[in-house]
Amino acid sequence: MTIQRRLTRLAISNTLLFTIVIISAILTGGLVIGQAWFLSQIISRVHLEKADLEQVSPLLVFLITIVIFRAIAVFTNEYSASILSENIRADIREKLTAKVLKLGPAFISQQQAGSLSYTLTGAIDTLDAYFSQYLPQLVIAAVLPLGILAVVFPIDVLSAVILLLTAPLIPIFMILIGKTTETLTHRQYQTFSKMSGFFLDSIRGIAELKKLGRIQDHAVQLDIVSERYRSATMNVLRISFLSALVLELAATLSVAVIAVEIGIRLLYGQIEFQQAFFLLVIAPEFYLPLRQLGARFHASRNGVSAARQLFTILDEPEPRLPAAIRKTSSLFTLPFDIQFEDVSFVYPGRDNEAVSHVTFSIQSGETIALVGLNGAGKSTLVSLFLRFIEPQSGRILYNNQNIQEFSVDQWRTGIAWLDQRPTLFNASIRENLSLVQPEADEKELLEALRDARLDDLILNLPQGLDTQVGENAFRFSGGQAQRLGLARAFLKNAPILVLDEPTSHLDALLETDLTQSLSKLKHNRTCLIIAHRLDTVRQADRVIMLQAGKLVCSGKHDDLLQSNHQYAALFAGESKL
Ligand SMILES: Nc1ncnc2c1ncn2[C@@H]1O[C@H](COP(=O)(O)OP(=O)(O)OP(=O)(O)O)[C@@H](O)[C@H]1O
Repeated sequence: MTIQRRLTRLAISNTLLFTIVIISAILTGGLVIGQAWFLSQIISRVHLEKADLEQVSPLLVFLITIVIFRAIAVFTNEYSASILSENIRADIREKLTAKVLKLGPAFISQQQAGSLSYTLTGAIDTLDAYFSQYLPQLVIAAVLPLGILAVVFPIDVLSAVILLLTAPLIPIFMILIGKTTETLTHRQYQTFSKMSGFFLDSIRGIAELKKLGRIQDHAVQLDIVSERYRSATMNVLRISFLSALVLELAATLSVAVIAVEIGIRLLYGQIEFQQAFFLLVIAPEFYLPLRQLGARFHASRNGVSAARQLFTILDEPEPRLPAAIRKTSSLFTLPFDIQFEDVSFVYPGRDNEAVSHVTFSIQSGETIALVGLNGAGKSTLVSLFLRFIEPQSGRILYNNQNIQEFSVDQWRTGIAWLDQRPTLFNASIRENLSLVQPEADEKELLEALRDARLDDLILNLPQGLDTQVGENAFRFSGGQAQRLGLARAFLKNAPILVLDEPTSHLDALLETDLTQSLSKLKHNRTCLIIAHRLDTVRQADRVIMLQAGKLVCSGKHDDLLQSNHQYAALFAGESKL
């Protein structure tokens, strides 16, 4: 289905509003004809029959009534179209957000952050011109000229034939120019989207760029990206002005042909004055909706380009849902055992398996350390465990039951996940903590902060737990943010801990501090850790080494050092992985 058809279907699904838009558009058209008719009647009476005000006053009343009704119809049309547009955009925004949340981190990590955030916010608003301007105008352009033709034919066949022959000129030019517009606006949309991404990356990486002394080079890059967008916009504007000129010219010439034809016939007495006047008034009204359609067509193209991107996300296949969801409240009762059985996963668009035929087990209470070089597949394995993605082959079993038989939410309630750099939202510390345990009371929050060794810092802040974290946690150092993540994990108090060990942000003192908190968190829990520190690997009950997605070896660190040369090579001279 074409994008336009999908957009139109969205409009039609708002049946009531769409019907009001159409009816008010048709009414506007009908009233335009009536207005021209009464106007020509009045002028003709006054001009030819020398009628006075009293004689034409009934006609004047009709004319004024029509003008008032026309204003009401135009207002209703525009107002209902803008509500229609608002409803559709809100609906798309809701669906899109739900979809992105369903697709999860695996999908988001493949997208450029700035571009995705523009798609979810600004891009949706560019659809406004399509729904509130172009679509209603399309209805008017389809209805009004036909209505005028139907009225003009019985009055004057020659003028009707000229209208009929010249009318297609405008849509033909529109289609010809429209094809180029489509490509250009899509290019403009893409450059804008890339520019948004580039700007977001630049703002995020500004400290890094300064440290590396690359600000100047980056500023040049910014110039290039902005220039590309400027040039793409100029191309769109050029074609849009050219189109306006051509359509205006076609309409003006067509009206001129009718005016000359009518003028000559009036001169030779072949047509009545009132008819001639009516035709002269109605002719520009015949072309006006088509001309306006051309202008609104250009205004709507950005939205159509955005829609292409929006529909691509909405059509993205969702992670496979379990066939049957078994409701078990007793998930993760001790002891349990989790098995990865020949699990493989390939990211969309990739040839190589990120995780390839991996088999291993986790017993409750065990600490497993995952090790391997960059790109070995550690994070993918963790994503599979957390069910951000589902295996394309193989199974993950919990006490011999495929975990797909449990709902994702049910599965995750038993797992606390601690990322390298926990995401903190632009809200208060209390709200950031309560995310994992909404019903937690003040005492539990403070206890979690104490376990994460953050209580001193936070309780000394003037607003305590109600202190705002700030956008992107800018008010917190990397280490503090990690400890807030830890506090969340303590608060969740889940039997399984999945941890991507921090590799940065830490000075020696903080590292010791954090390690102590982490040890407390790991105590009595089943842990799956992407390990970056030798101590963690040494202390783990079992180490699993991955290489190019495959499990190379598993066992105790000291044994593997002796028995596996790939493992020994990974650790040769390393204190951090
Ligand atoms: N979202 C993604 N889309 C496409 N390919 C991906 C994605 N995430 C990871 N990959 C690829 O999958 C493979 C495994 O990556 P993964 O991130 O699991 O490795 P890793 O061992 O965690 O690496 P690191 O230590 O650098 O975090 C790599 O080849 C990587 O390029």
